[in-house]
Amino acid sequence: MMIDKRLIRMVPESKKYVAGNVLMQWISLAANVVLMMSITRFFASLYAKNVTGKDFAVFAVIAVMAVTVRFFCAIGASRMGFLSSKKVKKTLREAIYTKLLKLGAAYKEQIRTSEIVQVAVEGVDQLETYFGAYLPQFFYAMLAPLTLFLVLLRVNVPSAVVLFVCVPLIPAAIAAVQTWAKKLLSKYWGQYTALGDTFLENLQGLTTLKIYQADAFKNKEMNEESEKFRKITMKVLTMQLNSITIMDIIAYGGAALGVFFSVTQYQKGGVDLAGALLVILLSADFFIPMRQLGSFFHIAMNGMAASDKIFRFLELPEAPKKAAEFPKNAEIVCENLRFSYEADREILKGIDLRIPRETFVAIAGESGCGKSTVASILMGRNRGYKGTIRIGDIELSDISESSLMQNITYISHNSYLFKGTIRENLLMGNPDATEDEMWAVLEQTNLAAFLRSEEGLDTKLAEKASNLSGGQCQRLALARALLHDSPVYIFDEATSNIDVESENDIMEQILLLAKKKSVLLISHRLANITKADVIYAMEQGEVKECGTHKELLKKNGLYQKMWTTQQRLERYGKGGVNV
Ligand SMILES: Nc1ncnc2c1ncn2[C@@H]1O[C@H](COP(=O)(O)OP(=O)(O)OP(=O)(O)O)[C@@H](O)[C@H]1O
Repeated sequence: MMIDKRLIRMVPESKKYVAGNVLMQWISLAANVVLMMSITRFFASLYAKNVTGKDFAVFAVIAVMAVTVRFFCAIGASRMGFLSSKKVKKTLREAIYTKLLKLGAAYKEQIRTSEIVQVAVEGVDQLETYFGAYLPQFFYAMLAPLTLFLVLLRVNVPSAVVLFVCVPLIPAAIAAVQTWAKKLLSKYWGQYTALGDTFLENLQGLTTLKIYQADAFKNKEMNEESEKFRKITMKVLTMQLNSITIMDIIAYGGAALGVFFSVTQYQKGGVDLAGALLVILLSADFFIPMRQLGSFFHIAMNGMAASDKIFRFLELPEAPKKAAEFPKNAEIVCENLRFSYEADREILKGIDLRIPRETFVAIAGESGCGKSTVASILMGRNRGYKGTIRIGDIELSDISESSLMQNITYISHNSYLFKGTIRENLLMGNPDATEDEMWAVLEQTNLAAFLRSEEGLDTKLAEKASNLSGGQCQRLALARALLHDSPVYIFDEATSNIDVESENDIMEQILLLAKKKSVLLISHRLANITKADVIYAMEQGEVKECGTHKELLKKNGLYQKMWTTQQRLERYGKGGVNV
C-alpha cells in the first residue's frame, strides 16, 4: 500500500492540510494551463501575423495574473505542508511520551532507552516529509494528469490518450520496488538503532573506557558498526537512485512520446498550431507530479519504516490499569517471593520478608544475592514476580504506579539530580514545600551551611550535579527524599562510595526517619545496619536468617560469618593506616 492508514488515523487533523495543499497545487496547475493556452494562442497568432495590440494586452494581463496566482499558491502549499508537519510531529511525540508514562517505571523490560530516543527524534522527523510532501503529492499526482487529460482531450484526442496511458507506468515502477525497498529500509533502521545503542552506551561510559584504555577497542567496534551502517545506507541510496532513474526514463520518454504524437498529428492536420504547441508544453506536466511523487516516495518509505517502529512501541502491552491505592499505615509482607529476569535463571527463590510500620528493616548479603531485585520489585519496576507481596490487604501488583511512587521513596547510590537549581531539585520531592521546609531538610542533611556560602536555594547544579561532591549529591538526594514525606523509604546502598562524614550524617538521618516511617535499608556495610529492628541475611536468592544484630551474631551462621570478615577487614584497613 502506498498510503499508511494507521498514520493518517493517528493524526486526523492532517487531512485538512493535505486537502488544502492539493487544492493549492491544483489551482496552480489550472493557472499554468491558462498561461500555456494564452502563450500558445499568442504564438499561433504571431505565426499567422495577425496580432493586434489588444491581443498583446490580453496576453500580458493573463500571463501576469497566472504567474501571480501560481506564486501565491506555491506559498500556500508550502505553508500547508509546514502546518501538517508541525501537527504530526507534536501529536506523535506527545503519543510517544504518553506511552512512555503509561509503560511506567518498568518500561526498560520492553524497550531500550536508545530506541525510544531514536524513534522520538529521528523517526518522527522522517514522517515530516510523509505528511508535508508525500501525502499531498499522492493525491495531486492523480488529479493533475486527469485534469490535463480532460483539457487536452478537447485539443487532440490521440495525444491526450497516449500521454494519459503512459502516466500509470510510474506508480507501477514504484510498486515494483516497494517490497524490496521495505525490507531494505527495515534492515536500515535496525542497523541505525544498533549503532545508536552502541554510541549512546560508549558515550555514557567514556570515562570508564579511558580509565581502562578500552577506548581504542570500543572505537574499533563502533567503526565496524558504522561501516555496516554505511553499507546499508549506500544500498538504500543505490536502490533509490536506480528507481529514480527508471522513473525519469518513463517520465521523459512519455513526454517525448507526447511531443512526437502532437507533431505527427499537426502534420496530418489533426490539430492546429496552437493545439500542437499546447500538447508539447503540457506533456511534461503530465509526468512531473508522478515523478515528484516517486522522489517523495523514497523519503516517505523511510518515514513509514520509522513509523513501523513507532507503532510497535505504541502497541507495547501496558500493565492493566490498577485502581488500588497504597493502604496507609500498613505493613509490607512478602511471602514466597520468586523472580527471574531470564527464563531459566531464578534470582529470588521464595523469599519471606516483613516490613512492619515504623520499623527499620535491613537486608544484608553478598553481592549478587538479589537485594536490589527485592527493592526494584517493591518499587514496581519488575512486574513479573511470583508469590505475594501484600501491603495491608492489597497485592502490590494491584496498586497503581502513581500511588506506589507517592508512598515509597527510593534512594539509591546514584539517585538522579537534575540540571537546574537546588530549589528545583528539592521541589520535585514536594512541589508545595515552603522555603523554610526546604532549609529544614538541608539543615538535617548538613548541606545548609555549604549552600548559604553559595547562592542558597538558587545554587545551580550542572548536569547530573557534577559540580557537587559524591557525598553532597547523596545528602541532597536524601534532603529531596525527606521532603517527599512518604510512609515507606527504601535506601539501596545509598551511602556507598561516599566520604565517612557524609555516610555518618546520612545514617543518622535514616535512624531518625525509621522512628516514624518504614525503612528498608540495603547496605553492604554491616556496621550501618547493626541498629536495625530486623536484619534479613540473604544468600543466592534466599533468606537464610533473620533477627536483630545481636540475635544473628549468636546464631553463628551466615550473618556472623559476614560480620567477622568485615570487621577483620575494617580493622586491617585502620591498622594499615596507623602503620
Ligand atoms: N536487569 C537485569 N537483567 C538480568 N539480570 C539481572 C538484572 N539485574 C540484576 N540481574 C541479576 O540478578 C542477580 C541479583 O542482582 P541484584 O542487583 O539484585 O543483587 P544485589 O544483591 O543487589 O547485588 P549488589 O549488592 O552487588 O548490588 C545478579 O546475579 C544479577 O546478575
